[in-house]
Amino acid sequence: MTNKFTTNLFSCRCMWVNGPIIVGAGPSGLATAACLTKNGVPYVILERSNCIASLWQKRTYDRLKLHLPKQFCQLPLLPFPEDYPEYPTKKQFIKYLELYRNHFNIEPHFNERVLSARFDRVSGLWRVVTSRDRFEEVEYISKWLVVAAGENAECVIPEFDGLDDFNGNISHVSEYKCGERYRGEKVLVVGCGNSGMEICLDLCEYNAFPSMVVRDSVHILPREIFGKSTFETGVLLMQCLPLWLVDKIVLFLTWLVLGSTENLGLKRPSKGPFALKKTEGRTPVLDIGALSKIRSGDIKIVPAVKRFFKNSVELVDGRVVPVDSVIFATGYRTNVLDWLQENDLFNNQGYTKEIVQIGSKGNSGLYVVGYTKKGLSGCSSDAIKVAIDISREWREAAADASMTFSCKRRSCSNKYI
Ligand SMILES: Cc1cc2nc3c(=O)[nH]c(=O)nc-3n(C[C@H](O)[C@H](O)[C@H](O)COP(=O)(O)OP(=O)(O)OC[C@H]3O[C@@H](n4cnc5c(N)ncnc54)[C@H](O)[C@@H]3O)c2cc1C
Ligand SMILES: NC(=O)C1=CN([C@@H]2O[C@H](COP(=O)(O)OP(=O)(O)OC[C@H]3O[C@@H](n4cnc5c(N)ncnc54)[C@H](OP(=O)(O)O)[C@@H]3O)[C@@H](O)[C@H]2O)C=CC1
Ligand SMILES: O=C(O)C(=O)Cc1c[nH]c2ccccc12
Repeated sequence: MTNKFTTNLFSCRCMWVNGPIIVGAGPSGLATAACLTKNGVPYVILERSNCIASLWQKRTYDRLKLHLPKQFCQLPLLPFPEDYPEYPTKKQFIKYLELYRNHFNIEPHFNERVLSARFDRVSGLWRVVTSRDRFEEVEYISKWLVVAAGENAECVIPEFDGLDDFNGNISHVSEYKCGERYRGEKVLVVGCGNSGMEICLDLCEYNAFPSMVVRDSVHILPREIFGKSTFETGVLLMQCLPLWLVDKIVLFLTWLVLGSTENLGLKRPSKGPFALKKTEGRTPVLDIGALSKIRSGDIKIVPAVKRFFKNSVELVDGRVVPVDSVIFATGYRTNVLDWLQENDLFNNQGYTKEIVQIGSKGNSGLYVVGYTKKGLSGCSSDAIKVAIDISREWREAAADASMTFSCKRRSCSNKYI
């Protein structure tokens, strides 16, 4: 898909890309590539891993399923296969992404981690440096840069007093596959988002003893209310009602289905679940069984951690509880601020300034896809908009270039006639 020339200058290879450079071959990068292909625009995708959708293939647990109905998770231009269930498994989702990649003939440059990207004002071009297979540096040059490296690019493990002295196993949830190795262990799971909740449930199924840290508050909703997806119900209500009312209705329906959860140590935030998602990007937990294990006492809820000891942890309520292993389900962060120099799109946490913004177009041909905290549907809608905009600019640039070329030829021939 590339129109490129490769030179060997000062041992750094340099490549001109006749179209945008896309960073990341996850759902956002793949969707952008597909939409560009539909418009006849070439591109290069740079991916640090050796496969597409590395988050899904390498950094998620075995039992994971999409937690929104499939129509909210498919990428543009190619729907899920018809026989897929309402909530595809991780395996099915990955298979779909492979189909998608083959269908649109997407060939990412694997094992190329972007180290830096800077806009060169003199030439008006983006200069993107990667390390290829960790040995060789390559510089890509283009008029357009699409950042699609993901909101979940790096794991977050907060600092805690005494953690270095803790003798048991410490890991991040992105390394968790299943509870087999934790059989019979007392496991402290720090964090109560969708990941923390679901691995606690998994740990119970492997006869481990999980305690989950809820440091503040959490919205837990049933995945479905009376047979209909809670997310879908919220989205439908939002089309005709204000957000605060949607939240009230969803919380009332949740109470009918789940009953009160406050008495279990799961205090609800003062903002409603959809308002919180919209304003702060915090995703409510969609329950698929952890709540009943919390009720039965198989999953214990504990307050924030004060400090770790060799084989135990002290909680803020003063209790010291024995712990064999700790799993941090404390979320992820973007990595754009580590490599993207000078930009007017990301704030200092690495998110776009307005998280409601879709298909953000910055200055200097800079675009971002998948940073609006709207899950896969956000990735798709961003990709469509970004591809339309780039395609228009690319055609204009192509027309300019052919004009310049024909003018030069004319002036040339004038000279020699
Ligand atoms: C466990 C889990 C479950 C989820 N489930 C759902 C769900 O059911 N529904 C939903 O809507 N959303 C879900 N999400 C949200 C998730 O963000 C999206 O599913 C989706 O993966 C986002 O796609 P992306 O392409 O933007 O980012 P990613 O999938 O993270 O892809 C980004 C790619 O960029 C690459 N990359 C990063 N940095 C660099 C670099 N410097 N150089 C080169 N390449 C780089 C990464 O290796 C990666 O392959 C889930 C997230 C997690 C963590
Ligand atoms: N398809 C599916 O079923 C799944 C989807 N996902 C999605 O993946 C994304 C990431 O989810 P997840 O991995 O759960 O991460 P989240 O960022 O959603 O949750 C992180 C959790 O860690 C807590 N936390 C952070 N720092 C600390 C600390 N110092 N002490 C105690 N607790 C702390 C947070 O608490 P606080 O809220 O107080 O900050 C929060 O409960 C989300 O968008 C989620 O919806 C994840 C798993 C499954
Ligand atoms: O799972 C994610 O990361 C999502 O962002 C999906 C999502 C977007 N909006 C929501 C509102 C309620 C529950 C999940 C989501």
